[in-house]
Amino acid sequence: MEAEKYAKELEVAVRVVHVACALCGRVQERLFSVNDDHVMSKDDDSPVTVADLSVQATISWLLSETFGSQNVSIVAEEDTEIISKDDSAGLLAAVVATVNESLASAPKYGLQSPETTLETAEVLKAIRRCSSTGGPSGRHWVLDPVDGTVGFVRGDQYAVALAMVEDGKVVLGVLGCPNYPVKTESLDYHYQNHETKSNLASAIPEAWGKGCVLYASKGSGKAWLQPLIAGDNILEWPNYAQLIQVSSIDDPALATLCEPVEKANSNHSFTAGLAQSVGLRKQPMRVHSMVKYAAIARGDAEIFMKFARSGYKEKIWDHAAGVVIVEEAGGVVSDAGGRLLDFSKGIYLEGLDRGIIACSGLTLHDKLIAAVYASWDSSNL
Ligand SMILES: Nc1ncnc2c1ncn2[C@@H]1O[C@H](COP(=O)(O)OS(=O)(=O)O)[C@@H](OP(=O)(O)O)[C@H]1O
Ligand SMILES: [Mg+2]
Repeated sequence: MEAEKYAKELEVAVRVVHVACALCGRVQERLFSVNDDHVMSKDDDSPVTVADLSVQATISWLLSETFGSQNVSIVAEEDTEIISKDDSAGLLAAVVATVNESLASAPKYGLQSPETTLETAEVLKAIRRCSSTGGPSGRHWVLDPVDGTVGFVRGDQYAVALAMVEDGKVVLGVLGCPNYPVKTESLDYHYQNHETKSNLASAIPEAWGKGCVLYASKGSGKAWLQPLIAGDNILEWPNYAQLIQVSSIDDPALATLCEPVEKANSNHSFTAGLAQSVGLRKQPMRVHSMVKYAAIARGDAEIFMKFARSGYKEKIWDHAAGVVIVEEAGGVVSDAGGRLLDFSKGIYLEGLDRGIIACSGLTLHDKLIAAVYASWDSSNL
């Protein structure tokens, strides 16, 4: 079976995403832990840069070590430009330290650590190795080390997204969501009571962290959720994995729309118009990052829409992992013309028709696609 063909790759991908989530959690904690008032300014992008580059280096090193660097092609968001400048020695040192700290913890997640700490040159090499541009043939890992950078610096939702594309099709996807609680009731609590979210910890069993990892293999018809592990716990496969499914709600009046937080990333008034025309009644849930795909896959929302300004080209790493997880959990994802997203054309989702619509089922999806056709000409997108 197709899904079993990738069992080893999927398990390794899930384990490396756990390592990456722990890394991001540590960096984010440092950002928010100093005397409660944030010593680092939220406009200072260095913590997110450290997390981004360190995750990319760590995942690149672990995948290459496990599968052999000659077999590993990685398409990822970051390059080394920002740490190659004369004044960025401090940033580079922080990345090297963070990568070594994370790789030292790899055995806890069932992965190999390096025999000796990595030198700066090896860390840079691991980051630069991720410069593949994908394409229609061969096997390519697709990585967004920190998706939802705005959410990350706000101490809010962000994701680590890793997928594998083979011959232009996404064959597996893993989404690490470090701030997305395992329990749905906790999620509601989280969204409604932002400032008190630290109380969440008490609601979750001790062995479980406050976040989760979702994953799926194409064609398996199954999508899974594991809790992040906390403290000194060790990741023992399958680590409490539970099956997840999309919501069964198909009545627009009961459905929840999930969309980007930032107006700059998606046209909120256009999606509000679509929502109204199909009969949605609830307030949209605005969430940073691919956690939106996770929310659909887990059944916490029924619809995800993103309509970027015209001229913006969506990147494959912002969608690959989320799409396969939603599809295997029972959902539907397409562009606004109803066509499947094309991951075979390099780093962009070439040919994407206007926007992205992901739904828990066909009933809602068909209604939204029809609504796009009905309202597009009068929109000014
Ligand atoms: N102008 C514009 N239009 C549309 N999309 C853009 C745009 N600029 C960036 N991006 C990409 O959107 C990713 C963040 O999307 P989100 O849905 O997480 O946005 S939001 O923070 O909730 O508003 C974001 O991913 P990250 O860079 O990983 O955060 C970008 O890849
Ligand atoms: Mg992204």
